[in-house]
Amino acid sequence: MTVTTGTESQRGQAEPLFERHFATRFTGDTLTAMQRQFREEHIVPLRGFCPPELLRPLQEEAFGIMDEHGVDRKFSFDITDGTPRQMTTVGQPVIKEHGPLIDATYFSPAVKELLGQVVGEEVFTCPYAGEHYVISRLGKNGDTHGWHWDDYTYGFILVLQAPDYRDGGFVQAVPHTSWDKKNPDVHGALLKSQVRSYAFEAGDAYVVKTDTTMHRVYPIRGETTRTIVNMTWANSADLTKNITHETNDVLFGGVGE
Ligand SMILES: O=C(O)CCC(=O)C(=O)O
Ligand SMILES: [Fe+2]
Repeated sequence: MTVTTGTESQRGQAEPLFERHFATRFTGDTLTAMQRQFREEHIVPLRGFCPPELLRPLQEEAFGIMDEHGVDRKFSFDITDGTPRQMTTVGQPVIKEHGPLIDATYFSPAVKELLGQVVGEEVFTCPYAGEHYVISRLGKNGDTHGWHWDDYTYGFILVLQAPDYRDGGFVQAVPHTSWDKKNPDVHGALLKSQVRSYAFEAGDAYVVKTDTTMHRVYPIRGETTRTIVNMTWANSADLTKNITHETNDVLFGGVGE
């Protein structure tokens, strides 16, 4: 099947493609193994997440938005113990306006169902719209999304472009660590727990328990580019908490003006 261009038809075509793809790819022993890995490591790759027919259209949409609207960022955040963020980003309001396929992915019942199965509890779209989805690109030598935690329980990251691991850009995660926003301790977390590394290809995704898993993207080197869409998911406990989102607001612009 080819995916025709045009906002509404693309949006409508995504859901049956997700349903059919997940029904063949993420069932039985594969799903059981993913559930076990998530329980043990608090992060799990969803290899080949993207239905093949949707990969190109999603890449074109995200790269187009990034080329037009991306903002270069370079910070080190005190709230995450001074770790570096050097990347180009696009926030939620721009994607809401220009990214129907990304929006359709976030609001897909099939994706919600799959994520709930993988993590073992129902997941909910984020109550704060600014964290529904953001696009990040590492495109310059040394670009990195340094060690941090996130505000809500789950992150779902769709990888649309990834370097060979030899050029960096792979993900590292340290489970069973916590973020004290008043006294963040990245080195303490590294000493306390175990770092695991995960390399991805375009079309893969991963789920990570972002509130208690410190994670980062290893710096890229040379001429290469890595582009992802990060989508935030809440669990039922998050919905009752008063969660703040300082780093999202600075890195991605929050919900805009
Ligand atoms: O780029 C990635 O794989 C992770 C992104 C991330 O951790 C974030 O945006 O909070
Ligand atoms: Fe994160």
